[in-house]
Amino acid sequence: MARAFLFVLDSFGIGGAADAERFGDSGSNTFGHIAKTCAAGKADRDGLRQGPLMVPNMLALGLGRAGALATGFSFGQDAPRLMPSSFHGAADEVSSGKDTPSGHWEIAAVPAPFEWGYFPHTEPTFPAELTEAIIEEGNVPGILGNCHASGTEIIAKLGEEHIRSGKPICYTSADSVIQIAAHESHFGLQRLYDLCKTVRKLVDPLNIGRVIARPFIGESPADFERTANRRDFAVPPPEPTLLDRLVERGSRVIGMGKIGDIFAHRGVSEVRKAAGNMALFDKTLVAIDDAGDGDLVFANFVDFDTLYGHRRDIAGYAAALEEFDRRLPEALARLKNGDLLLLTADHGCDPSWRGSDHTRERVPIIGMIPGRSGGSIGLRNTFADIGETVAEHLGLSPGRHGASFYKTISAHA
Ligand SMILES: O=P(O)(O)O[C@H]1O[C@H](CO)[C@@H](O)[C@H]1O
Ligand SMILES: [Mn+2]
Ligand SMILES: [Mn+2]
Repeated sequence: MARAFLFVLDSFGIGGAADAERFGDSGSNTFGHIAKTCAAGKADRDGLRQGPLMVPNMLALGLGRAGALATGFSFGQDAPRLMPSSFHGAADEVSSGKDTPSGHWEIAAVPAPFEWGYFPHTEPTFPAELTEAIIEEGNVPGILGNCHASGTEIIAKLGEEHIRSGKPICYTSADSVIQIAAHESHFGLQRLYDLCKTVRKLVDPLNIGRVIARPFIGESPADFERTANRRDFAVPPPEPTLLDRLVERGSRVIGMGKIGDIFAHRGVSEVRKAAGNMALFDKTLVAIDDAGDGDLVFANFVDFDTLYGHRRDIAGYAAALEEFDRRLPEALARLKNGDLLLLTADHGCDPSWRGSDHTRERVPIIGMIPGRSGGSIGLRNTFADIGETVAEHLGLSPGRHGASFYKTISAHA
């Protein structure tokens, strides 16, 4: 038995989902479109980044080949040689939604095939009874928003009115979600969390996946800023996940960033958070050193999605990938022989796409087990194969969903 490290680059899809058409996302490709835009010199930003996408370490783990498997896309630069022991492939999602909990639960070997509740593209979007209940049980003078929106845009538009009136800003997206934005000091952070807990109960019967607290600071649209105190109130996964199975047998699961929230704190022994991808990377390195035999460190790097994917910021997304890639050798250097490191994503969020929602895409599966054979794992038809592979690696018996590719990549080199 060794240790496992699972890194989710939130929203880093690689296109090609077999069912993308059902979501209106046919042709979306987060990795492919960022790489193409960079190669064309159209993702240059002074002081941030220039030129072709530079992600040599992920390419050496097989990211380019994963992209080719998913869509036939060719990265178009001289790919560095694959690292010994590296493995690569891509996976389709079987869960019905293209949201964060569905993606992560499926990665943890529990797909969510059922239909979530969604709010309609009407204004108001929330049913009148729900709005009335939020006002009454949440003890607020009314709500603002009540529509589909981008979180940063709606705060710019309604933030001042929110401060004046004390009415929280409630909005939704293509995800099964109700988000509540409120000012950290004028409204109060704890009061926002309490309101979200109340709303969590109110939307349970509507089968809504998450209620998300979106605190912000600042006094005017020019300086409103969302803080790292975001909190997700998710419903628990429908079956025991890989995380539950590990904790049950006595292993430790260290959840980095949003992982605890995404699993409704089930199967997570310890939560470690930080503001920003790089600060989280620092803490993830410490967690790698802390992990013992049979333990899992599960990290979610959310900035790709929140700061760049939803904001449709191609240069920003590219710079975030480059910054992440530069740190990757630090994680690789901490692996002991026989440890498993795997990088993947939970859905796409193509920054070149219309709107501001996620995109249905295949996800990359790249990584390494030092000292073992590695190789191609091909195209998998569910993210659950990832969870089952980690399960086999950590000595658990097979679960109900997905198939392990552990034997393919773990022959002694
Ligand atoms: O526009 P913001 O508030 O970032 O919202 C995004 O974040 C939510 C949760 O990931 C998604 O539902 C998406 O709409
Ligand atoms: Mn996500
Ligand atoms: Mn998102």
